[in-house]
Amino acid sequence: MTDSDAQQAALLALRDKIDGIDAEIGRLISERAQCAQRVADVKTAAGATDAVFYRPEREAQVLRKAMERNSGPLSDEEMARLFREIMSACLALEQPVKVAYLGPEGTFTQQAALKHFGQSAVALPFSAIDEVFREVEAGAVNYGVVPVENSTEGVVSHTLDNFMNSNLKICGEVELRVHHNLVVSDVTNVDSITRIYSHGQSLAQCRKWLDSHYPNIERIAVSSNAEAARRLKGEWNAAAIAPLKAAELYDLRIIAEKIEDQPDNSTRFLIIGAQEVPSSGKDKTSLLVAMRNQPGALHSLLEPFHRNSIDLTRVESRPSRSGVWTYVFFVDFTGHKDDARVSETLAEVASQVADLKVLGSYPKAVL
Ligand SMILES: O=C(O)C(=O)C[C@]1(C(=O)O)C=C[C@@H](O)C=C1
Repeated sequence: MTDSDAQQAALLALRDKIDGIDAEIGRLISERAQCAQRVADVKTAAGATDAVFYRPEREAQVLRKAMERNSGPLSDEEMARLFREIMSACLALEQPVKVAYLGPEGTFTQQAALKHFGQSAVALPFSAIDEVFREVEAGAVNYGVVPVENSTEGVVSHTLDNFMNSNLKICGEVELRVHHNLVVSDVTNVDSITRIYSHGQSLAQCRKWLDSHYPNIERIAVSSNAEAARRLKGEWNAAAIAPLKAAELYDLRIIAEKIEDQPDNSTRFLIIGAQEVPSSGKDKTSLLVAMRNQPGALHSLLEPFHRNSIDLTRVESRPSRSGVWTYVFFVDFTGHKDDARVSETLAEVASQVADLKVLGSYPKAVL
């Protein structure tokens, strides 16, 4: 036998083994999908019309277990990502989940929506954060995905402000590493760029890079970075800062990669819906609190959390928009509102402040 014959035989044997494993995986996936169908039957038993198919707490547990069980060679994230897709397909068998996101196509928010719900979700773009809220409120879609904070640029105030007039709940969160690219179209003359389009947040996240590479070029803020990419078509003297997906979608050429000033630049998104989510075991809670305008008010809001060892992950103040709300605070902390310690703390805080609304308890981002 020559070397190449030996190599051929080894390959054949391994591929044979892979075929056998694939057949087994396929059979198991089908068996799992049948279980999901039976779950749907149970949820709709006795003609229930208000069945909730998507269960964020259960999904988080399934993904966490996939990571805990994993012993390599695939990374925990990679393993969870595979299970994410299997579960997404199973949920689509029960009921295809419809998700509104801040569009247009190609935005980071679309990436966040697919990262959270998987590729089998029906994701629909809307051009403003208010519209995403309205679609979910109207019941035209099951859930919405909106950006809420960026590690470099801070809070997306428009999202927070929408919660002041909405009864929607936060059902989940997604974190996404955000990489920016400088892109041009096929007709751009790279030496004659006179303006760069992007979303204001993206321009801000690349401020230092732009200052050193394109110091005297006009920066034009547009409604999203996918919109910036879309505008390039036919413009010979413009470039855009855009995500990879938008560059692919609009057939653009990347002339500089990963131009964000902070290498760990990431954005957090919220899943909004009408549903209250039971505890997954590792949860976060978000509150909207209206304060009384009196000395020590902020201290009396925060002190009970400290005393009960509840970990505050974010405190954000926003101007109120009515006479009743003098100023409001958005508070995030670790724990679920039904945990005994949390619910006692919330009762105590509620008695001190003008108003307290639980925006939602939801699983901590897994992926
Ligand atoms: O456990 C359920 O309630 C299911 O519907 C099954 C399943 C799954 O495939 O594991 C599917 C969708 C839900 O969002 C959560 C889990």
